[in-house]
Amino acid sequence: MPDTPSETAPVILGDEPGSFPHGVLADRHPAIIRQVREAFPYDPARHRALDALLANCTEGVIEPLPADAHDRDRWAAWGLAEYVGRSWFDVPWLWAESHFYRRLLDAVGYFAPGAWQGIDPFRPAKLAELDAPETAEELTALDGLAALPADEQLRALLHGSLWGNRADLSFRLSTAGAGAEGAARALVADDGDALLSLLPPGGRDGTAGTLCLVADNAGRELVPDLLLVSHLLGHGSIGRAVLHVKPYPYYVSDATTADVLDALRRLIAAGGAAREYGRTLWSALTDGRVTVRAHPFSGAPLPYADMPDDLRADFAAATVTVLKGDLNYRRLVGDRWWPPTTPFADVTAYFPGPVAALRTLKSDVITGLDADTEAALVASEGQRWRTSGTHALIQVRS
Ligand SMILES: O=P(O)(O)OC[C@H]1O[C@](O)(CO)[C@@H](O)[C@@H]1O
Repeated sequence: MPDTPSETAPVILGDEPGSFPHGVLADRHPAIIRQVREAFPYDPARHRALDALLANCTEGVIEPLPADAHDRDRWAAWGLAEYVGRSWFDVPWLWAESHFYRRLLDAVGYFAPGAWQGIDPFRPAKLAELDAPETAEELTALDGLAALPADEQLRALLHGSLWGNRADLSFRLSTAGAGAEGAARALVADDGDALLSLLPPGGRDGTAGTLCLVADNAGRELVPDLLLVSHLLGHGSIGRAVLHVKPYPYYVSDATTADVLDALRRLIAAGGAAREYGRTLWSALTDGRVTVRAHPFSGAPLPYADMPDDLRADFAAATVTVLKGDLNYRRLVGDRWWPPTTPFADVTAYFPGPVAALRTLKSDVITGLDADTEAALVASEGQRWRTSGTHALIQVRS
């Protein structure tokens, strides 16, 4: 990516005690291992593998993958050789986090042939979210939405999808009580109108285009994402949608194809308006207007600037690509210590087509703020606004 500002801002590492990234590696990853131990009655071999991972990721160094690992070549291409022998805290934080989930799935037998192959260690928590009373309330509220004009419905669904990003199960492991700060919620950047202008009812110039939605979390984030896609399809704002999900469980709650199906079933089971949204999606999946794609690069430890050509072509063909959530934002703009006023358009100039980010702020990375907004945030909260999950943004580069 020559001549872009990305080469000037330092990459975020997890090596500074007391910093947010350090806390994720030192505290959150052990907490995730504890959660996974309790998810299923794993046998002693799997518990021993989790013990080994815990020791390795907190005190050890990154190790090579076994010679017969199914994804050895892929991780080689993603830079493993460069990091082998180094502490998890001394390599790019994005890389270390992503690699942690790869090792965690290995420890519970997700990849190896056998009884535990393909069992998502995070599924119990994801299903509990779908079954939560809050989800039922949100789905019931859809019945009232139908009385509003279509543009107000759309705006409500857009904001539902945006704030649904707070429902991140890994985030909750270390921010108990953050809900009390709900009153402080605010958009630090709001290009919502620009985004909706790309998706007018009936399409642009009479042609309904394609939305690429790069999903983030399952459960209470994915449900509003699906509602948004269903609304846009139902009103002719888009003719097609491509839903990008993760090829395997990742970052605790990230959506996989199985999670899409669970969420869709939940919509249909809810009855009322939710069922109609669900049915619209079901038929669009059946006739090919909606496709689900689990590209290997969706689980890569790299920024989107390094995306492969086939994924680039997918995004290039879209009317707009909407990336959901904090992790996708980090990958979109690059996981770097940007000056917050760095223009979003500059750091996404490489992206092949119009692109939007819908994100609640849960890590230090930020771009595209105006100077007054940054100053006001710092004056009232220090730097906590970056990671607290109480602020959000909609940014667009068309
Ligand atoms: O679910 P989201 O919005 O992508 O957020 C996940 C975030 O949580 C973390 O795993 C830890 O904060 C971040 O690395 C990541 O950006």
